[in-house]
Amino acid sequence: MLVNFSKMHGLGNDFMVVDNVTQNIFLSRDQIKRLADRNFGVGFDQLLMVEAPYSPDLDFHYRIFNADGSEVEQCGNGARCFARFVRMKGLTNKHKIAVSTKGGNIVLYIEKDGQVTVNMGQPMLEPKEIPLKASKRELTYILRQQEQTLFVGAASMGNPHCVIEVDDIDTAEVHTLGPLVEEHERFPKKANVGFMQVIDESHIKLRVWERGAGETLACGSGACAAAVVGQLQNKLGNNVKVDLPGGSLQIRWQGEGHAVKMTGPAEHVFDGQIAL
Ligand SMILES: N[C@@H](CCC[C@H](N)C(=O)O)C(=O)O
Repeated sequence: MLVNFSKMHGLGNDFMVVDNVTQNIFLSRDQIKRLADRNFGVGFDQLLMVEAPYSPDLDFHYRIFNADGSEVEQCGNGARCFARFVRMKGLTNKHKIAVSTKGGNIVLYIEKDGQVTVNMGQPMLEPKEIPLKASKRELTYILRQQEQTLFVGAASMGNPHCVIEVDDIDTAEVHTLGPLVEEHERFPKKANVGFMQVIDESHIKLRVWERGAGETLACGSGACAAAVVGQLQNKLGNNVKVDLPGGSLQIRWQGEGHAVKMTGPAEHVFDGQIAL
């Protein structure tokens, strides 16, 4: 089987993108893991599969797989790359693209300068929705992790996020605490773990240990979740610049009852074909 694909990235969070509208590709979990391998495969944080829409009010459906082969609900940087991809491949010439994912529907807007704005929908904040084991919704949850007590925020952007505020992003325990919190028993579907340093009410620094992928250079849904948690905790306003290791995103949220909007770049790296 030959698979045509594009390699793309959003701020260094990289993707193998497969057009499954004109191809008919099925990849097993093991095949995805092998393709994701940076030494033996194509190398990527996530695989995106572009599919035909499930209903007439949508333009496409897209499926997201982490580097470990698990299928997930949402991917913010992936959504921006998805928008660039479907236009680049001539699958649509629309500037406003409506897409369903496993985590819900989102709308993508191609801006005049080529950046992409994603309407990520409303964040989900109830423990059951995240999902997080807790008796009621809180601004800060207490997580016990071995000897440590962590004070964390949590939100779902379609996918589960835990947000930990730190004093200094450069010394944050991303690689030690990240995997432990990702697998914490209070997150039954695991979690993406964001480490957030608040610079001022319109500016944060963020590093994300992603569920199923490890630390990535950027996480779009993680940036949205951090902005939401920071705003709910009264540390941030409604328009926040998020600096990630791979670059910056702008996140806007008018508060509960409103959708989160994310704006940032999406880049094409190369096209390829691989035999499986
Ligand atoms: N990189 C993504 C998030 C990808 C999915 C995530 N690892 C999960 O398991 O939920 C983004 O830009 O949002």
